[in-house]
Order: sequence, then structure tokens, then C-alpha cells
Amino acid sequence: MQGMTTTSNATAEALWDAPAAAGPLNATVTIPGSKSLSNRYLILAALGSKPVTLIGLLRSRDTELMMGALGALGVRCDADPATPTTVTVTPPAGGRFHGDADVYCGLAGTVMRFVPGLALFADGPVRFDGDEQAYARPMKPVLDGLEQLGATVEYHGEEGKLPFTVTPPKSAAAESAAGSAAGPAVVSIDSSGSSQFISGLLLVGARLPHGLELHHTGEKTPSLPHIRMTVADLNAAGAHATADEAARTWRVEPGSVQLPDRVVVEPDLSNAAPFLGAALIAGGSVRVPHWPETTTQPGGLLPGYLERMGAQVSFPEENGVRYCEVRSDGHIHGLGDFDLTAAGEIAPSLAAILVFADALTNLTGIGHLRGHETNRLAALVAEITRVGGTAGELPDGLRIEPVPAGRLHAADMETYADHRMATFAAMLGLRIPGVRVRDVATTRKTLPDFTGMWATLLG
Ligand SMILES: O=C(O)C1=C[C@@H](OP(=O)(O)O)[C@@H](O)[C@H](O)C1
Ligand SMILES: C=C(OP(=O)(O)O)C(=O)O
Repeated sequence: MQGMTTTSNATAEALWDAPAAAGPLNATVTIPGSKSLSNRYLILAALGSKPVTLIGLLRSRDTELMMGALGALGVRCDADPATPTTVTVTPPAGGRFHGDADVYCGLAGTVMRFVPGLALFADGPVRFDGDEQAYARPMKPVLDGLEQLGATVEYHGEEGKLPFTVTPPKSAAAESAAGSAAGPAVVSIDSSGSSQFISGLLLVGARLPHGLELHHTGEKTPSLPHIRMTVADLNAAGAHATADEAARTWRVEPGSVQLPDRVVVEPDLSNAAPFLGAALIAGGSVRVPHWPETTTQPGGLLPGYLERMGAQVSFPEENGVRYCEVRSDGHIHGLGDFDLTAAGEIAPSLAAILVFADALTNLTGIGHLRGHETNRLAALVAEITRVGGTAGELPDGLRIEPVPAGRLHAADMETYADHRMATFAAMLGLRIPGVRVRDVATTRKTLPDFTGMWATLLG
């Protein structure tokens, strides 16, 4: 698994010519499984007591890292040789995870924030490491939460960051720290830096002897849809999880966790954003099949956002398949003040579209993007400026100002090991001839065949 992190200089330095659109698009692009659902289902399957088959699982760096992590803890993940997106997960005998294990997180937030909770149920310490760039990502609230549950956390570098070791509680300590017959274990953390801190603790809540009551002490809750996704997935696995969002409190009753024998993973709706957004930048129409009627993914908000920017969105059904179809004449409306707290992960894709808009946009509620794969607010400002656009950081977001089309020009774009900065740059290249993208292979985090899919988009 660690081999996946070594990028040869040749690859890192390679520049990919982002194709400009020759005319309006007319494409149908199939999007692989959701990263967020894939990695939640893998964790929940690992917490069960019998095998679960996941269908349409995303196979990308982030899910390989998750399967590698689970493997280190004694969970088997067997891919169907004929259909690698079908993976059967077999939990360890007796539900006890292997300790004295090494988990490599790469740059994957879902691995570094969701797997440490499993260490509570391991039979020895679990060491966590990741890409050097991951050392900058905030980790402390979820690890403080595990300490409140009786685990010991030892930091090997900067406190509150990777790398670290989680040692599970001795059983007596676990009993007292993890609640009592009178009530659940109560944990308080500030999750304003990432929704994943809350999700990571909730995912293991049912396995605690008396369940979990989790309080978020911060003022803001980023990406609430991802927390709702965690609650919904827990309940789909037979747990009883509830939320009082106004009180910033979540509860999980003690009990077993068992996903159904077969679970189908939805396409990644956030990863649909560069493709559907391309219809606005280049004009024409783009369709994504298997668009769910209802979803817990924040990407479900995307069609509405694109409509606000001037696109026509419809959901035609053909032969039992539901599509999201986005059409545009290429005229893009700025959004003014626009609160993106709920769906920060699609900010880079929205930003690429808004570079070509007719009016100003202030994307707000996304200050925590400074702790994503890279400091995305700084990266977006730098790269928009690099092509001649005008953008600036806000205390909690990003300001994108309209510029005359003639001011935008070719450039070699940096991607900062961030998949969404690479897809952002490709989107700009649709309307700005001569854009080249450094290390486009970084898209393998969630979209290993991005360049092939982009070729399909452009026909
Ligand atoms: O739980 C999840 O699957 C995710 C939660 C969000 O994290 P933040 O709350 O840190 O933005 C999102 O940005 C990330 O891509 C995936
Ligand atoms: C923030 C993201 O990823 P991660 O799951 O690594 O936090 C993302 O994919 O936009």
C-alpha cells in the first residue's frame, strides 16, 4: 500500500494538456462509486459478524487505503476477480481487530478519521501514518474523543497530527470511561474543523458497551450531510443512531452492527461535479446515469447549485436508468453570497465554473477547506490568479470576481497532490486553451481513470 505513495519525479513533474472544448458538449459519463459511502460501508461491514458484499464499490487510492487498513486489522476484503468493484468484506473472528498493526492513511480523511475508532476494539496498539502532506491535516478532536473513551494516544510528531499510535483501553478502564449501565459514554469534541471527527466516533458508537452520546462544542458544523450519511448508514446496519442537530448532539444505542448481505454503492455525486459543470463551461449537455432519486450525499445538492448558475437540469429516465442531465448555453451567473457549509468538498468544481461567471460570488462557510488535502482556499486563489482570473480568500471562504474573457490565459497549473485541484484545472482548460495540469495522476485518490473519463466527456 505504501508503494502507492511514491510518485516518481517523472510522474510528479508530468504536465497533462487539458483539452479545450471544440464546441458544445454532448456526452454521457458514468461516475464510479461514492468515496464517502464506499469507505463507510467498508467500516460498517468490518464491524459486523458475517460477510457483506459491496457492489459498485469505488476502487481508487482512498478505498485501497481503507481496505489496506482493514486488512492490517484482520478484516478480509476479497474483490470479485471478474468485477473488481464487487468486494466481499469478512470481519475478524469474534469481532476483535488485530493489534500491533500498522495503518497507512495516505492523504485520505476517511481513513485517518474513521479507522482510529476501530482501534478501541483491537487486541493491541495500532500505529497510524500517512503521506507527509497528511501531517498537516487536523486529527486531534477525533483522537481526543477516543481518549475520552479510555484509549491512549501517543503522537510521534506534532501533537494532534499524524503519525500517532492508539492503544485500546484495558477492559476495566474501558468499562468506566465508556459509560455505565446508567447511561452511555459521553464525549465532547469541537468538530468545526471537519465533520469527519463526528462521523468517525459515531461509526463505532454501537460497539461501545453502553452506546455513545456525542456533543459537538463548536459553533459551526461543516458538511452536515456527511454526518447525516453516517447516521443513516448506521441505521441501515441495524444500529439505532439519532441526531439533535440544534443541540449539536448525536446518540448511538449499544447493539450489533450488521449491514445487509449485499449493499449497492451509489455513484459519487461530488465527483460528478467536474463533468456536469463542464456543460456550463463548454456549453451543451452532459448526462450522468444512475443518479439516485434520494441520497445522503452532499453532491445531491449539485443540480440545484448548477441551476442557480443558469443551467437547465432534468432527470430523464430511460430503460429504468435515471439520469441527471445538465444543459447550458455557456452563460454562467455569479451566485453573490453563497453559503456552501453543507457541501464544501465541491467548492473547487464550483469555483472553476464561477471563474467564467457574469457576476461576483462569495463562497462562504468553507474556512475548514484550509485543512483539506491542501489549503484549498489558498490553492484556488493561486490557481485562479495564475490563469488571469481574480479571486481572494475570505475569513471563511473564497471570493471570485468576474473578469473579461480576454484576460484569461494559458498556464501550467499546480495541483498540490489534491485530486479536486486537478479536476478544477481540467475544467478551466475547457475554455482556456493551453492549460496544462501538473500531476493529473493525483486524481487517483477518487477517480483513477479521470483522463479517460474526460476524453469521453469531450467525445
Ligand atoms: O465524511 C466524509 O466522507 C467526508 C466529509 C467531508 O469532510 P469535511 O467535513 O472535513 O469537509 C468531505 O469534505 C470529505 O470529502 C468526505
Ligand atoms: C476533503 C476531501 O477528502 P478527504 O476524505 O480526504 O477529507 C475531498 O475529497 O474533497
